[in-house]
Amino acid sequence: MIEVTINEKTFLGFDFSTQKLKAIVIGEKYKVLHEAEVEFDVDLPEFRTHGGVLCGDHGTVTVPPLLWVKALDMVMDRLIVAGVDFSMVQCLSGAAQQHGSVWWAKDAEACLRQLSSDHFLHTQLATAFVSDSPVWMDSSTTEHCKALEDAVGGPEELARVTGSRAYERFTGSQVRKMFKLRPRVYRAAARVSLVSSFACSLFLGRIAPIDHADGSGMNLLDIHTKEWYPKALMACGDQTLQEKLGQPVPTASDLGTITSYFVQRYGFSETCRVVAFTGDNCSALAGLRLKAGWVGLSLGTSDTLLLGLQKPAAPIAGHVLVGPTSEAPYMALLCFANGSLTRQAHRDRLAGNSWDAFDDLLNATVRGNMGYLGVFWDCPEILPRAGPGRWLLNAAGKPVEKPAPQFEARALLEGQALARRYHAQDIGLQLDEWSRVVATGGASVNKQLLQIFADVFNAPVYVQKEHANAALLGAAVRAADVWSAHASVVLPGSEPTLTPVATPYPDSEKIYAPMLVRYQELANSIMDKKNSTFENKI
Ligand SMILES: Nc1ncnc2c1ncn2[C@@H]1O[C@H](COP(=O)(O)OP(=O)(O)O)[C@@H](O)[C@H]1O
Ligand SMILES: O=C(CO)[C@@H](O)[C@H](O)COP(=O)(O)O
Repeated sequence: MIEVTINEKTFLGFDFSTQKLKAIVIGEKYKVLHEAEVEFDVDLPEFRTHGGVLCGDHGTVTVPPLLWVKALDMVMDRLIVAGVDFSMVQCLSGAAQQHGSVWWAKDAEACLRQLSSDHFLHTQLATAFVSDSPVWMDSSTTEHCKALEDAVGGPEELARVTGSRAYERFTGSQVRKMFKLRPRVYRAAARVSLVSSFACSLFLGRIAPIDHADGSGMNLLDIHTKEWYPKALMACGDQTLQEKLGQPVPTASDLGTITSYFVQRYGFSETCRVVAFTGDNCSALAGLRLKAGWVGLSLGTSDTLLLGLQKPAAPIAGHVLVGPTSEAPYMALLCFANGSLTRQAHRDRLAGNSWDAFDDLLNATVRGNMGYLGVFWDCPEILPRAGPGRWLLNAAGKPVEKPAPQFEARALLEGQALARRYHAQDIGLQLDEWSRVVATGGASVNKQLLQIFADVFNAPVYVQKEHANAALLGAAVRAADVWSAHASVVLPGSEPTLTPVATPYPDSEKIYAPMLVRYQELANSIMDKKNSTFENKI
């Protein structure tokens, strides 16, 4: 039962994620009051996306930005149907998939300022973009990554300044690709936003600034000074790039009031504030409110591990971002491209369209999978940078040609969890008796998957009671937190309540510590063959 107190102040959050646009309304006690969502493939078939994206040649992955605009028109109508009284919304904020860039046409800002409330946004913004948006699944920019690293003095220097060596999906190399291969589009773009700041712009009625946390996923921001890094800007574009990007702002910035379009069309109060939008993983960190030593595990389209940090670092694998809140001045992020979509594809192949049938397969073999160990990279993997390809070894370390489905099913999930733990330890995660994994995202409802993570990490797994999607909840929570700080109002918002969902079995470390070593050997041997033809073992 939802308790709605009449005249309760409310806060609205959005998540423009890979596969869906989700919206949530919370009250003064931070309890969820209303929700709505739009699934891109299903609700907007005219854009012909698969998993929310369009795959092109040579690793190019894009989204037409008008899809996100149309999804916003739709989700607003669904919020009305859900019974939301927009006049009570004090403040809103949002999250979005990271790294993607939105290329605004010259007259887009004027168009945003003059939106007519009689019409949908998507009909008015049809000519606001000069290109489709390259998004985080794009792996087409390897040569641009190399050029960027060379220009600043090598990968270590780029990681020291920006928190990451160059990655294909990061915005810097994507901008460089546009600058070199489509110079007319680069020149035609008056402004370049991240997906988060683009989405925020729709509510502000002007182009919103990029926030420091999501801005750290570009390879263009100095995470120490929180200013653009001039050498990286010049390596990826020309002297106009700084102006196209605009001045970055702290993630907890109140950017002003909502544009009159939403006041007139949906009945928002003229005083409703808009807080800077940020990356979904940054928002998840804010929503989970992780304590020291806890690991956030976001199981969305990608799998990501999140850790709060007090100081910046210069990782050789993985990323350090400016943190989204004052409690987490910096954050570490490890992203694995083969997450939910890979799990889903193999579920369909091995068990039909049913997670229950997939569970039956998992139960048909034992923890440790009789020594079967697998790596399933259906799309190019980010950590490690390799693939696509699939490998399955038996207990003797020999490739298996035709494995029984239960061994494949467990090998897929155990292999994913082993990879997450191996790379987390590689950047300094220390697991001890106090460690906890806090899971969120679409796949965090899957108890079997969480049990495998608990066993492989030898740490209990929790989920947040309030909501299974911390990025979405984090968007509304950040709106409430920033609004209450500015208004000097104390909201009775409580600490998030965590529910234990999986506890490791006592013999877990005995089973999985040796498998961790075997995972490392398998990943290394695949990497050693990186430049030769990829062998598909199954
Ligand atoms: N019961 C389940 N078990 C495993 N995965 C699931 C389950 N339910 C949903 N998912 C996965 O969740 C994914 C979507 O997660 P979500 O967090 O909404 O993604 P995103 O935020 O990236 O759009 C889907 O790709 C689906 O495979
Ligand atoms: O590239 C990254 C993080 O670096 C991805 O995590 C994207 O931010 C997409 O998020 P999901 O849709 O998978 O939540």
